[in-house]
Amino acid sequence: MLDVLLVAFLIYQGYLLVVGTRAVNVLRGIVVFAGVWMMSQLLGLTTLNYLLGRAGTVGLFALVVLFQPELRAALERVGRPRGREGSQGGAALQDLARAMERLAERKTGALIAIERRTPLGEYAATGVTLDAVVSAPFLEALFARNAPLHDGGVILQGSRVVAAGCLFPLQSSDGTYRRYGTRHRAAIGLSELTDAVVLVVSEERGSMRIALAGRLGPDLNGSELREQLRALVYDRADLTGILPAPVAPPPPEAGLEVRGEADGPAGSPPHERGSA
Ligand SMILES: Nc1ncnc2c1ncn2[C@@H]1O[C@H](COP(=O)(O)OP(=O)(O)OP(=O)(O)O)[C@@H](O)[C@H]1O
Repeated sequence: MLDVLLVAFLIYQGYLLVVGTRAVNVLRGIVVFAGVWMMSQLLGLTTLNYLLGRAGTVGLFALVVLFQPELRAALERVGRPRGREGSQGGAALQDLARAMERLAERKTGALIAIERRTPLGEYAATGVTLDAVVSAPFLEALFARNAPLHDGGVILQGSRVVAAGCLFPLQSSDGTYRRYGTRHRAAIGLSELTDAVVLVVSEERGSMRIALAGRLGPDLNGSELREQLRALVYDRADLTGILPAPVAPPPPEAGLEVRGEADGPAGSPPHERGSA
């Protein structure tokens, strides 16, 4: 009984580690691969079985190399003391929300990604490495107009700012979010490829929004932002119930109309209208 319970617990913990990360797709691939391998064994397809067996052995090593950052982060998480993280995280949340509110009041654009399970090291490497405690004045200073690092995104790991001026992957222009500017598309793009919670302050509208799992949420006020941050980042809740489903892509003519209307001077970048 103890053996079965321990194995079930380990499998569940393993599932929690990978759910919402890019490893989930790889896991699905492995399940399909294992299924085909077992079928080939059952049906006596010896050559296919031999080839898949060999590929599986090599694949195991390839997986360790491919997911080295995720494995390291998972082991670090297992060994991290819990109580300290909780109290520091709460203070960081308050400072982060306060900074977002002030940036939104002043209509200063901002883009902040909060790391969850998927390591954001490869995106942090595109900017300037920092190691600073999250504080409202520091975040405001980072995004202040003319500040050296105001362009690009900031990355937070727990209660620390680890990089600024980072380049995030842009959401592919597949229609749904085509009418948004690049700051919002970078937020959606990063949240599509990782499980990060990405916060955006719009320079044009002074609005605060959260992007998660490839979806952009509605405008938030300060208390809504705090509530969602607490649930998503510190309680590690899943987002599905919080963000609305993406809106249907606007027809091409409407999209052009919206851009022309919203953008003011010709040639300026497209901006969003209303909420997703
Ligand atoms: N790939 C990217 N990664 C990180 N930051 C980016 C990226 N692309 C653009 N940005 C940031 O977004 C800024 C441009 O925002 P833009 O006006 O195009 O977007 P927007 O979504 O309309 O936002 P806003 O409502 O604030 O104007 C850039 O100056 C830069 O700081």
